[in-house]
Amino acid sequence: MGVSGSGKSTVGSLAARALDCRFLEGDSFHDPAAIAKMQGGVPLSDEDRWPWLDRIAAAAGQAIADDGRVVIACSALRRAYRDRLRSAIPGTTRFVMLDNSREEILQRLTARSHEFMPVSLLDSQFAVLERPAADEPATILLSNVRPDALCTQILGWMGSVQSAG
Ligand SMILES: Nc1ncnc2c1ncn2[C@@H]1O[C@H](COP(=O)(O)OP(=O)(O)O)[C@@H](O)[C@H]1O
Ligand SMILES: O=C(O)[C@H](O)[C@@H](O)[C@H](O)[C@H](O)COP(=O)(O)O
Repeated sequence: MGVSGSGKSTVGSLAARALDCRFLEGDSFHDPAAIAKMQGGVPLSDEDRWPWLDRIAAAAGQAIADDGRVVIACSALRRAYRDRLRSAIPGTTRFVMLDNSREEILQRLTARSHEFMPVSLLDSQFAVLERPAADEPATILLSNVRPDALCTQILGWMGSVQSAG
């Protein structure tokens, strides 16, 4: 999870490969109206996001039924969105927030081309972002190191929380 450009797709796909499971790209679950809205420079509302989160959760449930686990890249900016995912996805859902400064992310987004997400929406993403609280099953990683190093940190964190029970 994290704002647009925080590295979710890059790091999530690496983690899925390392965990030998499917990777779900949250971007692929938006409906055409939501895509048009973002393309037009308008941030999504809660009402736009609930059905999107439900579609992601349904796909995750299917992947878990098939393979036992799944990695998802999803902005999941607000706690309510994460709670919705947790209640709809079977088993234990854990969140990794990729954190970085607005300046660094802006630089990365400016260098990246995206099918529908304009760089101009970055500030709205930071405005909505609620960092995971201490009572959420989550960790926050500073994404100022290479993607493979972040992947190693994620696997290490998952191993430590699993063995802690
Ligand atoms: N740890 C990293 N270090 C440097 N660049 C990164 C890192 N993670 C991602 N990037 C780059 O930043 C841009 C945004 O990453 P991306 O994975 O598309 O983010 P998101 O899926 O969160 O929108 C991409 O161009 C990607 O190559
Ligand atoms: O909740 C939202 O506002 C969107 O999901 C948004 O957060 C997401 O960032 C876009 O789909 C672009 O995708 P990237 O996050 O991969 O740039």
